This record gives sequence, structure tokens and C-alpha cells, in this order.
Amino acid sequence: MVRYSALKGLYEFEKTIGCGGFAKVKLATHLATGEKVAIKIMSKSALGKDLPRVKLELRALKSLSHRHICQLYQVIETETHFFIILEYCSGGELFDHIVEKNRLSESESRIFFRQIVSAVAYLHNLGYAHRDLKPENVLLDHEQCLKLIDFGLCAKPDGGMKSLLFTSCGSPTYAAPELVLGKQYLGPEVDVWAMGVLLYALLCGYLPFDDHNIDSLYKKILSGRYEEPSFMTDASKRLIRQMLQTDPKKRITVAELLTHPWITNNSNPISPYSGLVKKQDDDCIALMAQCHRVMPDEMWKYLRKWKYDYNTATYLLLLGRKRRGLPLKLNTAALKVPINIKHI
Ligand SMILES: Cn1cc(Br)cc1C(=O)Nc1[nH]nc2c1CN(C(=O)N[C@H](CN1CCCC1)c1ccccc1)C21CC1
Repeated sequence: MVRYSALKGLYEFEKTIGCGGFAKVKLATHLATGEKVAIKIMSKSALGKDLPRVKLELRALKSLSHRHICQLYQVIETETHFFIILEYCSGGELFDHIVEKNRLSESESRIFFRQIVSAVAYLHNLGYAHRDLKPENVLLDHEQCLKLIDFGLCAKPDGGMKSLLFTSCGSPTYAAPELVLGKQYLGPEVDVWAMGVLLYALLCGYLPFDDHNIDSLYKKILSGRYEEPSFMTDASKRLIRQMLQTDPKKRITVAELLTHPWITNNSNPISPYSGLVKKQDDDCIALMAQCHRVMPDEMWKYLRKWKYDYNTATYLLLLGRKRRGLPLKLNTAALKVPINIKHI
């Protein structure tokens, strides 16, 4: 195994849990807290022209903090690699969860879908669009809580970001008609279409548009016609029709989803801010201040800069432990490792 000296004393690598185009994801332990993390490793040479995508993903991840978005802990850049330290989701892919249960009931689908809507509403409120929503990009944590991952294609359309053409590898099974037509598009509507595909997959256990031949797949997507199995309720059918609407202008928006009767189903409407995770916690600050031999307000003054260095990772992981009711402890040796690497 390649020795990643940049992480020596800070993280201990375990096994590889994912291999993608130009990245690898490994399970690791954050040594100061003993918490598990997922480290996305990208070699700069392999990235080549995709380097801007990494910068885009990092810029997005640094401004996101939500219960249903995989949390960024630390970024380490060396001459040859990027190491992106992210939240570890031990429940695997939502996709596998659906497949093993064949399909989910309407109430279980609603529980998952409400979490996706909350995360996407939060994203859209910040002016971002994910643009690559698919079951493989929705993971589960140890409490069956959903986490969105892979923000490499996300865009800030109103950020003047010229929306990239559909460059994502992998099959466009979740691609909206305007994408398939290669039209310039704004992200939000594309996300709603993909969420419609996701909800259909939750309720049916298979995809609304699928074909091994790419041209007939495109034709099916552009037609907007798909099967409505008999076990689907009328309410589910109506909602999915509003999301799998081929004309993006007529497609339901995420804002309308937040109060949609199928979603609320006489429970409270979803607030897109329901998931904020980054906050000031005196116990975690005090423990870190003690280890660094500084005053707590000094410690918080440093932490609230959110530099995404080892201290950010330590603080966020301590917050997670506290939320799970676990004791707060720190292995000071790992905190003493000289920070001799450039942090971006
Ligand atoms: C699949 N699985 C099973 C268990 Br148990 C845990 C996992 C798992 O992947 N957990 C996990 N926690 N945190 C992460 C992961 C995976 N993961 C990922 O970012 N995984 C993606 C998966 N993408 C889906 C479509 C293409 C690739 C990935 C991206 C690049 C290279 C490899 C993998 C993060 C870091 C955010």
C-alpha cells in the first residue's frame, strides 16, 4: 500500500471502500478521536483536466453543513495528491438497501425522501445544484440516516457558473430530458427530475427509464413515458408525474415539494434548515483548548475560521460523538503532530 506520509500520525488507513474514475475512497481512523472517516484520495496527475471539478467540489463542500449531506472534515493537499477527509457512512448505498428489500413501502419511502428533499432544498437555497443525484450517491449512516455525496458536478448556476455540459461519466439513466438534449440548463430543475427517478426507485425497486441501448434510453426519457405499477397509490403516481415532467418549466420545484401533501402527509412540512450541524459547543471547545493549552475563547476564535485542517476535523468529530452520547476524549499525541503540510 502506498505510504501517504502526509497523513502519518493523523489518520490510520484501513481498507478501500470505493474506486471511481480518478479517485479512491479508503476507510480510515482519525487518531485524535478514534472516529472512523472516509478519505477520498485523488492523484493530481490522474486528475488532469478534471482538476477544476475537485476545486468546485471542495468549494461547495466547505460551504455546506447539513445532517443529510456528507460532512467535510479536512482537506490535505500535497504536491501529488488531494486527500479529502469526509464523514464515514457505515450503512452503504441506499441503492443496495432498496435492492435487498425488493422495494420500500410508501411510508418508508417517504421517510427517506423527506431527507433527500431537505438536503436538496438546503442546497438550492444556497444557490447550488447537485446535478448528479442518483441512488449510488445517496448513502446511509449507522442510524439509517441519508447522506448525499459526490458534489463533483454541483454548480452554482446563479454564481455566474456557466453550467457545464453533461460531463458526468456513468449512464445518464437519471438525466432529465433537457440534459439529454444537451441544452444549457440550470441545475435545480435537473435535480428535481433526478429526485423523481430516485422516488420511483424507492417505491418500485427499479428505474422508470432504463435500457441497455443508450438511444432507446434517450427516447424513453424524452418521451417522459414510464410504467405506473398497480401497487403505486394515486398520491404517489401524482407526485412522480409532477417531478418527471419533461418540460422543466412545468416541473414541480423543490420549494413546492417542501409543503406537498404526499411529503407532509399530515406531519410537519420540511424546513430546509432542519439539518445545520456546525455549531459552537462549549464541551468540545473546552476539551480541545485544554489539549492545546490555550483558553477556550482562543480555541473557538481559531475553530470558527473553519480552516478544514486537523483541528476542524477533530472538533466536528467530537461534535458527532457528543450527539451520539459518547464520552469526549482526545489522544493528545495525534494533536501534537507538527502541521508541516500545506493546507488549502
Ligand atoms: C459502499 N459502502 C458500504 C459501506 Br459498509 C460503506 C460504504 C461507503 O462507501 N461509505 C462511505 N462513507 N463515506 C463515503 C463513502 C463513500 N464515499 C464516496 O465518495 N463514494 C463515491 C461513490 N460514487 C458513487 C458513484 C460513483 C462513485 C466515490 C467517489 C470517488 C471514488 C470512489 C467512490 C464517501 C466519501 C464520501
